Parts: sequence; C-alpha cells; structure tokens
Amino acid sequence: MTEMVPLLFRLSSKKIVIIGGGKIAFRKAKTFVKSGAAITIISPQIIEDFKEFPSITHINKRFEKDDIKEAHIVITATNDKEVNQFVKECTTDFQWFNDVSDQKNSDFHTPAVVRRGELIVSVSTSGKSPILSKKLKSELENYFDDHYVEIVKTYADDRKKPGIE
Ligand SMILES: C[C@@]1(CC(=O)O)C2=NC(=C\c3[nH]c(c(CCC(=O)O)c3CC(=O)O)Cc3[nH]c(c(CC(=O)O)c3CCC(=O)O)/C=C3\N/C(=C\2)[C@@H](CCC(=O)O)[C@]3(C)CC(=O)O)/[C@H]1CCC(=O)O
Ligand SMILES: NC(=O)c1ccc[n+]([C@@H]2O[C@H](COP(=O)([O-])OP(=O)(O)OC[C@H]3O[C@@H](n4cnc5c(N)ncnc54)[C@H](O)[C@@H]3O)[C@@H](O)[C@H]2O)c1
Repeated sequence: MTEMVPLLFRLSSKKIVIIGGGKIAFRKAKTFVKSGAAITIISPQIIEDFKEFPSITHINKRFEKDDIKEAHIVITATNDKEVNQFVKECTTDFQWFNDVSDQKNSDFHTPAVVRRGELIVSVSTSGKSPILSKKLKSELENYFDDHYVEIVKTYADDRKKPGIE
C-alpha cells in the first residue's frame, strides 16, 4: 500500500482552477485564498459566498478541456461525478488534481487545519474519514489555544540562525 505524504507549499506564483461553484467549491477555494495563488472558478452558477473574496476570478461557463491548460492545481467540485471524471481525464501528469467526490481519484487531499499565527497543525485520515478529521480538529483547537501565536514567536526569536555560533 502507498502512503500519503504531508507537505507545506508556497503557492504565491501558482494557478489554481476549481470546477464548480457550490459550497464545497467555496470551502476548497477558501483554503487557498490567502496563499497568493491565482484562483479561477469555472461554473455556470456560483453561490453568493464567493462575493467575500473579490480576488477570485469567476468564469461563467460549463467545464471544457482548455479551461485547465495553464493550471498547476485542478480541483473538481461539481455535483456531477461524470463531469468530475472528465476533468480528471483532461489533466496532464504534471498537474496536481483533487476530486472532492472521490478520494481515490485524487493526487492530494485538503486536511483539516488549525492555525495559530505561524503555527499550522493539520489532520488527515488519508481520505478515509473527513468527519473524524473535523472532530480531531475541534479537539486540537482547544489544546492549541491563542497563546501559541506568541509561543511560536518567542521560539522563533530565540532560534540561533543557521551557521552562526
Ligand atoms: C477535513 C475537510 C477539510 C476541507 O474540506 O477543507 C475535508 N472534508 C471535510 C468535511 C466533510 N467532507 C465530507 C463530509 C460529509 C460526511 C462524509 O461523507 O464523511 C464532511 C463533513 C462536513 O462537511 O461537515 C464528504 C466527503 N469528503 C470527501 C469525500 C469523497 C471521498 O471520500 O472519496 C466525501 C464524500 C462526498 C460525496 O458524497 O460524494 C473527501 C475529502 N474530504 C477531505 C477533507 C479530504 C480528506 C481529509 C482526510 O484525510 O481526513 C478529501 C479526501 C479530499 C478533499 O476534499 O480535499 C473537511 C472538514 C474540515 C473542517 O470542518 O474543518
Ligand atoms: N470533499 C468534501 O469535503 C465534500 C463534502 C461534501 C460533499 N462533497 C462532494 O462535493 C460535491 C459538490 O457539493 P456541493 O454541495 O458544492 O454541490 P452544489 O450542487 O452546491 O454545487 C455544484 C456546482 O457544480 C457546478 N457544475 C455542475 N456541472 C458543471 C459543469 N459541467 N461545469 C462546471 N460546473 C458545473 C454547478 O453549477 C454548481 O455550482 C457533492 O456532489 C459531493 O460529491 C465533497
């Protein structure tokens, strides 16, 4: 069995295309909104919540292959599994793909995340139970209270710079 690998990515120069404009597309878009990546939604309809993020580009259309040709990351979040499958078929080996309706079809997952300043704690069940991830996140939110914003700053200030005695 192969295992998933947790990584942190700097995405400020990357292009993310999300197919679908419902509440799950919105939740996935929100994950990336502060990353600096250019986010585009391809969908004939989008929910009002997207107004909260004017930096997100909306293209009002049904998905076609050319919509993802420049994307680094492709997320398909429609309510039509056949469309989601078609999007996958349109990706290349050099693109990172996530199908919100089928974890086995995805190159990556979005974990549940707790942030306290620069501290990032994330939980995944390797796609097996998102509800459990959500539950554990809520427990971790209590454990990692707001003091951790300052704790990380203090540790960072105390850290010796690499190469300096
Ligand atoms: C953690 C969280 C982060 C986030 O979304 O940001 C997240 N899902 C959340 C909630 C949630 N998801 C679902 C429900 C309904 C109940 C249920 O079905 O269990 C609820 C509960 C709710 O909404 O309350 C349904 C669901 N989810 C996936 C599938 C497809 C499949 O399993 O194949 C289906 C069935 C879809 C269908 O019916 O077709 C797949 C994925 N969901 C993931 C993440 C990735 C794996 C995470 C891990 O490794 O644990 C992965 C693989 C890919 C991805 O989406 O990135 C977020 C909670 C965060 C928070 O609240 O803080
Ligand atoms: N990964 C997760 O966390 C998670 C959680 C719950 C549900 N889901 C899955 O996510 C799917 C979407 O859920 P939702 O609540 O956002 O659905 P929704 O019905 O609110 O939204 C679906 C969106 O897809 C768009 N769409 C449909 N056909 C399209 C096409 N050909 N091209 C472009 N856009 C198209 C619609 O216009 C709409 O905006 C569900 O069907 C379910 O499989 C995933």
